[in-house]
Amino acid sequence: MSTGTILDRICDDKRKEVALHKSQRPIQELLRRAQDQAPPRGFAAALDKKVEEIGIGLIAEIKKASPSAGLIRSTFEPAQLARAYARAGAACLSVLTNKFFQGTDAHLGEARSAVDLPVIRKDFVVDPYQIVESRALGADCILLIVSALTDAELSNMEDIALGYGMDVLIEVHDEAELERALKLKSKLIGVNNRDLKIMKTDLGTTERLAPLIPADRQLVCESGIDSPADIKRMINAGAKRFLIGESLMKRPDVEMATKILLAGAKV
Ligand SMILES: O=P(O)(O)OC[C@@H](O)[C@@H](O)c1c[nH]c2ccccc12
Repeated sequence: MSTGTILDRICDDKRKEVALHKSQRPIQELLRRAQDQAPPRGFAAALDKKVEEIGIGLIAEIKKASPSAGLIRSTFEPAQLARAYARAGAACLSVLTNKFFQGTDAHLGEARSAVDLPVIRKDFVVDPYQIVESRALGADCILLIVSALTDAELSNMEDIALGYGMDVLIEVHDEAELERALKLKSKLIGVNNRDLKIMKTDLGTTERLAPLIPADRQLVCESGIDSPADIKRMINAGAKRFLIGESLMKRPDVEMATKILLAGAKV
């Protein structure tokens, strides 16, 4: 299955990691831990609320590094960053737990317990085991990447997540993937402006796909938003919900950067 793209590499690595985790932490133990968690904080609901209040729902991402950018932030303290994002008016948090992004599972708990915002576990889900694992870590939402999964895998894993009361963000980056996403139940459709196969970013992706998303689904515009002008361009394309990481993480004062971006969106 490996055709050598970065996405393939990360997913292949993930399968090995999941096999290891399964041998170390049997599913029964994880199921118990997932059961012991407080119920999920409503992720989609928090986005809706901010859209109503300030016109824009921001999922602010906590990301130390990425395959495309390398090291983004050297001083990296998830709890502190979570508080900065919350003060600035983010609706939700996204926390990378993947090692290709220098993320760890611990980062999720550190960020989530510092604030009361809902948190999406940002990782590459290739096995239902990871859904239970995400809930056991406290995640309120998970990401399913359409290009990495079959239709059967998508709907099975979506069902498990919904069964836990979590929300699911379904990620697409072209028309064919969107068509597959619309066969699922989840309302949150993430349009990734970054093509994970070639790591190129193009805001034209959202402009192309936004008109194809039915009114009963919610578009989340993901990746490559660097300035208030970019946000305005995406608002003009119909976006109200955003997932933004790198451009906020690379600023020393994350709270200020987030406030500036959100204020710019209103003008
Ligand atoms: O840092 P950016 O360009 O603002 O992008 C954030 C987010 O969209 C990006 O991290 C992302 C979107 N989908 C993903 C899937 C896996 C890992 C990362 C991602």
